[in-house]
Amino acid sequence: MSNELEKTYLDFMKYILDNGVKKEDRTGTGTISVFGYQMRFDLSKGFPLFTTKRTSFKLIASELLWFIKGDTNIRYLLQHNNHIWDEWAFKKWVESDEYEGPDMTDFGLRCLEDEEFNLLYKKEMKDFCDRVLTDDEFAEKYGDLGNVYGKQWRRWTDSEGNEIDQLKDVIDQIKTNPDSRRLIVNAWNPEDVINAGAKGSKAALPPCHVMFQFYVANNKLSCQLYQRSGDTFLGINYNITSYALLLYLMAKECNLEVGEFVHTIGDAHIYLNHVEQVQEQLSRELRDLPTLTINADKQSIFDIELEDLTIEGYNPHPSIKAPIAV
Ligand SMILES: Nc1nc(=O)c2c([nH]1)NC[C@@H]1CN(c3ccc(C(=O)N[C@@H](CCC(=O)O)C(=O)O)cc3)CN21
Ligand SMILES: O=c1ccn([C@H]2C[C@H](O)[C@@H](COP(=O)(O)O)O2)c(=O)[nH]1
Repeated sequence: MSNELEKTYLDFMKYILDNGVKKEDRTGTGTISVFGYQMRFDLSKGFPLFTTKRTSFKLIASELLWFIKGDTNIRYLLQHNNHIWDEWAFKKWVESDEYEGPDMTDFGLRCLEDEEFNLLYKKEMKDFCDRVLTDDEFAEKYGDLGNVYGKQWRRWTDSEGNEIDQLKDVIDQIKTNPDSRRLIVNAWNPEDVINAGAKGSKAALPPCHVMFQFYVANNKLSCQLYQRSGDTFLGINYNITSYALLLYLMAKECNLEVGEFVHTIGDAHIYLNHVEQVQEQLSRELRDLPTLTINADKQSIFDIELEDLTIEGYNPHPSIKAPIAV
């Protein structure tokens, strides 16, 4: 079996290395970047959990189920041993008036440059995660990332204070009005993204996967995502697997076959401290993609748990470590 889907992603990384411009960014890391790129993944050709570096399906699946539940508190992720959102909750904690520990200003960059600080940071972070897991009041205040994906997908608040369940509404529309050209879920709420990430803001980070649209033809369900900003080495591979999983779950719920995932990206970048890792990944040979099985007894996307998802035949190259830009 060929692995065209992963080749599409590797070609994209190579394209950025060959054509990107050097560009500064909010995190102070520096990037090589291109603007506007589109990839198409025909999901009938396999499930895109990539093989040129080991990637944890459990991390991706638990994050997606967290969005689908409408949850915005990292406690659920921590309960599933998922630490990919820790830094953004931790930031809110160490910048708060209640925090009295060592100064954690710019922890993301400092822990890369200063080993002593890194040890201090790791300890503070571990204490933080333990507290989110065990202390309800603390978790409610500091484990919550605010109005991020889960909120906007399931509980968007309108101008009169009513909640809109965009995900449920789009499912109803796909089932009853599949030719609609309005099958959209929008995570970009201008009111919430103003100042996002700053002290007292309504969201820890403005959404990167901003809006997605479904399309039904020939009994197949397709999905296109507009992603405004993409961390090519650490983020975009997760995003591809995550939206492919979403599409599988949506198709099952709506009794349709899976079609294409179309991924459109605005600022697509490789962080300067990921370049060597990207080159290493590009030098590796593609292997066959694994298969995804969903518990046949569960029809509704809202009933799916991690245990209902099985990946088989995943035989990747080893993982490649890289620092996350905060
Ligand atoms: N700079 C940046 N890139 C991102 O991709 C990103 C953000 N920030 N902020 C919000 C979320 C969090 N995401 C993340 C965060 C961490 C990893 C990461 O470090 N992945 C490692 C393994 C992590 C582990 O095993 O715990 C990897 O090798 O894939 C990936 C995506 C995606 N998003
Ligand atoms: O799902 C995600 C979430 C985040 N990212 C990346 C894209 C950027 O590198 C950062 C966000 O920084 P901004 O300055 O807000 O663009 O996170 C991703 O690739 N995928």
